[in-house]
Formats: sequence, C-alpha cells, structure tokens
Amino acid sequence: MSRAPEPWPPVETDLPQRHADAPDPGTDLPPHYAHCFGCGDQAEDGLHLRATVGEGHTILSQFTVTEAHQGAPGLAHGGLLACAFDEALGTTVGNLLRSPAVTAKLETSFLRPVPVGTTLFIDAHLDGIAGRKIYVSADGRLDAPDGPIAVRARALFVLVDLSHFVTHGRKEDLVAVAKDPSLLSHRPFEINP
Ligand SMILES: CCCCC/C=C\C/C=C\C/C=C\C/C=C\CCCC(=O)SCCNC(=O)CCNC(=O)[C@H](O)C(C)(C)COP(=O)(O)OP(=O)(O)OC[C@H]1O[C@@H](n2cnc3c(N)ncnc32)[C@H](O)[C@@H]1OP(=O)(O)O
Repeated sequence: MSRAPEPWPPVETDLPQRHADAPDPGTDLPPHYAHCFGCGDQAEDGLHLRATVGEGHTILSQFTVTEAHQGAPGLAHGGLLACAFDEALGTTVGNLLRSPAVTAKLETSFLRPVPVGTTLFIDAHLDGIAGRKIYVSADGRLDAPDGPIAVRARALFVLVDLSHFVTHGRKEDLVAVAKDPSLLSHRPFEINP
C-alpha cells in the first residue's frame, strides 16, 4: 500500500447544493438514533459524538476517547476511531443532503496515536456526488480545532431508499422505533411492522 495520495474524489463529481431543509450553520445536531453506537445518547459505551453544522459543505464533530475505547493501554483502538469517522462522515451526508445513505467504503489513515482523554475534533467535508455515489472526507485533530492531525478519512456513501432500512433492520428494533418515534431525530417513514 502506497502512502502517495490517490486522486480524490476518484471519479468526476458535481458539488451538490445543500438541501433546502439542511440545518443552518451553527446548528448543534441531535443524535440521529438514540441507540447509534456513534452518536446515541442511550448507547452506554458508545462514542457520544456531537456534531455542529459548519459553513458550506462541512460538519464539525467531536468526541472524547474514554477507557472503554482502548486498543493498547491508554490508547484509542484504531477501528473505533474509524467508527467515529464513519459517524462524522455519515452525519455530513445525511444532514447536508437530507437523503438516506449508507457507507460503502471507508478509508482511514492513522497519523498519530490518540490517547485516552483526548478530544478529537473532526472536520468533515462533502466533496462531490456522482449519481448515487457521495464522496466525503475528514481530518481529525487532537484536542483543538487547529490541533495536529491524528487521523484522516475518506469515504464513499451510496444513496439508498428508505426501504433499505425497513427490509434489512432487525424487526424488534423497528418495532421499538415505531412505538417510540422519538428514538429517531428524523421521522422519515411510518413503520408498521
Ligand atoms: C425526509 C428524509 C430524511 C432522510 C434522512 C435525513 C437525514 C438523516 C440525517 C442524519 C443521518 C445521520 C447520521 C448517519 C450517521 C452514521 C452513518 C453510519 C453509516 C453506516 O455505517 S451504514 C452501515 C454500513 N454499510 C452498509 O451496511 C452498506 C451495505 N452495503 C449495501 O447495502 C450495498 O452494497 C450498497 C447499498 C452500498 C450498494 O448496493 P446497491 O445494490 O444499492 O448498488 P450498487 O451495488 O449498484 O452500487 C451503487 C454504486 O456504488 C458503487 N459501489 C458500491 N459499493 C462500493 C464499494 N464498496 N466500493 C466502491 N464502489 C462501490 C457501485 O460500483 C455502483 O457504482 P456505479 O453506479 O458507478 O456502477
């Protein structure tokens, strides 16, 4: 694997308009799903990522690495950091385009260790769209919005119909959401399991 950066986005893309209903810059976003490992307030050992809409095509997220997130003693697990970027990038796609999408491919570069207690500041950017394919990337900085970059990520998300979630989601969780719609911050569909 080479360290030389490959072109990004890898195909010709357009820069999409922010959706007319996209939240305004400065808006603090609620968890999109209460049990989401990335952002949910009911996911006990989750990452509890918090995100704020930035200017243009950006969303700024942050999370603090806890003891529950270790890989080596006192250091964040790399796969868990990748999860944080998946969340930050997915939030960027979902909120700026207001369309359901899933991660198809996620690439992470780990540039510096991330100790327990660190707050990562993740600056995510919507880079382009080609049909159903959305390209996003992010830098994660240590302890300040202008701190040293510890992790970089880029990802392909693919736009899907809402039926993707109803078809593939576990029934008892869909039933729980139907009973308590407040578990989702957006209520895009009626679930009648
Ligand atoms: C009012 C409405 C409101 C809606 C919502 C609004 C707001 C939401 C707000 C906030 C949301 C907030 C937060 C979200 C936070 C976190 C997000 C976490 C996201 C995840 O954690 S999500 C779980 C992991 N994720 C999966 O569980 C996906 C499993 N997977 C599949 O479900 C299929 O695999 C799928 C659907 C990806 C594609 O399947 P498919 O059949 O639909 O389409 P197809 O295969 O044709 O791919 C189409 C084009 O993508 C290219 N392509 C596909 N995969 C590729 C790859 N890996 N590498 C390179 N290119 C790839 C193809 O090559 C083709 O390209 P081309 O068109 O050029 O040929």
